[in-house]
Amino acid sequence: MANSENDTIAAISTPVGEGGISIIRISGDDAIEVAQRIYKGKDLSKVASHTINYGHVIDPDTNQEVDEVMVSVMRAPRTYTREDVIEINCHGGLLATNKILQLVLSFGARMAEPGEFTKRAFLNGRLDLSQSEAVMDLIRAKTDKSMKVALNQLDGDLSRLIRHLRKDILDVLAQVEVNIDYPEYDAVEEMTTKLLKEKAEDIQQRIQALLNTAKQGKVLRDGLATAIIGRPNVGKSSLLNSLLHEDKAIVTNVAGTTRDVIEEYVNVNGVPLKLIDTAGIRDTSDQVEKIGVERSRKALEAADLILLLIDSSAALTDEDRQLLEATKDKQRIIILNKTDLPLAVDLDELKSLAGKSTVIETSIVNHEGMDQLGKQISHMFFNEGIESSQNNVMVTNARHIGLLHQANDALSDVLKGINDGMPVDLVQIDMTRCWELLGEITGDSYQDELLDQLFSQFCLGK
Ligand SMILES: Nc1nc2c(c(=O)[nH]1)N(C=O)[C@@H](CNc1ccc(C(=O)N[C@@H](CCC(=O)O)C(=O)O)cc1)CN2
Ligand SMILES: Nc1nc2c(ncn2[C@@H]2O[C@H](COP(=O)(O)OP(=O)(O)OP(=O)(O)O)[C@@H](O)[C@H]2O)c(=O)[nH]1
Ligand SMILES: [Mg+2]
Repeated sequence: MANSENDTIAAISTPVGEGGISIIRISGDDAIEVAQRIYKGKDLSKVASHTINYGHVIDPDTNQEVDEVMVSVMRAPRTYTREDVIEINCHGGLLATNKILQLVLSFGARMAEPGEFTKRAFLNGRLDLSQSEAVMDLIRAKTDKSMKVALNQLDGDLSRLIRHLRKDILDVLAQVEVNIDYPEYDAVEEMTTKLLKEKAEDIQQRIQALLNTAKQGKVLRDGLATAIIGRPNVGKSSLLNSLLHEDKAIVTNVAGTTRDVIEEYVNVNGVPLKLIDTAGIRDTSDQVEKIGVERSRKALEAADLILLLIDSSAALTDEDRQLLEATKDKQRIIILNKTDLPLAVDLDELKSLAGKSTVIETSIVNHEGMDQLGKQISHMFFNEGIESSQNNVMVTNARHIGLLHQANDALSDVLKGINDGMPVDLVQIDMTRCWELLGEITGDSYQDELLDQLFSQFCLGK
């Protein structure tokens, strides 16, 4: 039988593995009854809502104790799903957790699909679609900032903004409707067009402001793709480790140590970086190293920011010169490393090849110059890069960005229609389309396939 939205569902909501406590979550009309059948303790159907209750899970078939537990009872509608919710907190071993889930499933619940608890929160009207998407963003957040953005979205900040836009569109459509229906005044056609034009421009501006946050939002979500490059042995992996404050990459004095691309997330002075340590770039005949070097070139091309290392204790080589040339049009910081050693590099040549790029001197082994590097990164990001956003609302989700672009296009069509002197009722169609597209962000209108696709990307038990 196909899964139904009325089934009582269950899943393990904590990560699979050994832990202090695991939670088995149950939601639906039969949640309390199902729990009661495998539970010895107070009568769960009689305890007050939003209480946690001590007892034991027993296997009714054998009457054997399975685990000592705490059971939360939360009655609809003030729950995560707006349905009755039970949470069994058991000892966090794999065996007990799975055994309890099996019992729950054999006594009337079915296994939840990924994201199905949150899907119900959406279908039952507790969250809108962009808030539901924020739940998963929150779980996947890799930096403090992206977490804050997701939390704001979960609190409904983006939804409010979108709803505001939609209300304004509806108001203008209503106004236009009235004007069309009661063309008592001569100037009504002209007035209507003027009103439409003003409003369309205003709304388009607000949508574009939102779209402007998307770029920064993407960085906050995915981290600024930052490639650490330089010829072999300049200290790339040492820099990665130093920024991470841990020894992640292998560092040796053998040139060609790093063979593949290593990716790590780190927050440097408030800027979330996706650091990419690469194999030192040089012409090589070693097959394995060759593949690594090829990947490094790709990482270089895709990077938002380049940290280019130069060895201050050696003369510039042709490889250095090539890398300086290859990155000259990119956002980059040149790091002159190994300043603890006697200087051998020609500073004048380096300066001329560096052009406008900032050169920072470091001795990574002695932790010197790292503060300056951090400051330069945040300066480039916050002051030179991307403007900060309004209202703490930031669009980070590809689906939302796509819809905003389409809404923006619809408004361009409105404005073009007005300029071309099209009849008002045709212009209205584009305005209505804009309203509908915005509604897809909050899920005021949606198709079932979209829901399936969105929620299937969620964790099990969420
Ligand atoms: N044990 C446990 N911890 C958890 C969750 C959970 O479901 N269970 N959460 C789940 O992801 C998160 C918390 N989020 C939640 C959001 C809303 C409601 C909820 O019951 N909302 C009701 C009542 C609010 C109220 O009492 O004021 C509502 O909005 O109607 C519960 C948890 C994180 N921690
Ligand atoms: N004296 C000195 N040595 C350094 C400094 N930074 C790194 N090194 C040393 O340089 C050597 C190479 O460092 P790595 O970090 O492995 O260099 P890499 O660029 O990742 O090298 P490949 O992966 O081979 O391309 C190691 O012996 C480091 O300890 C520095 O500031 N001063
Ligand atoms: Mg290395």
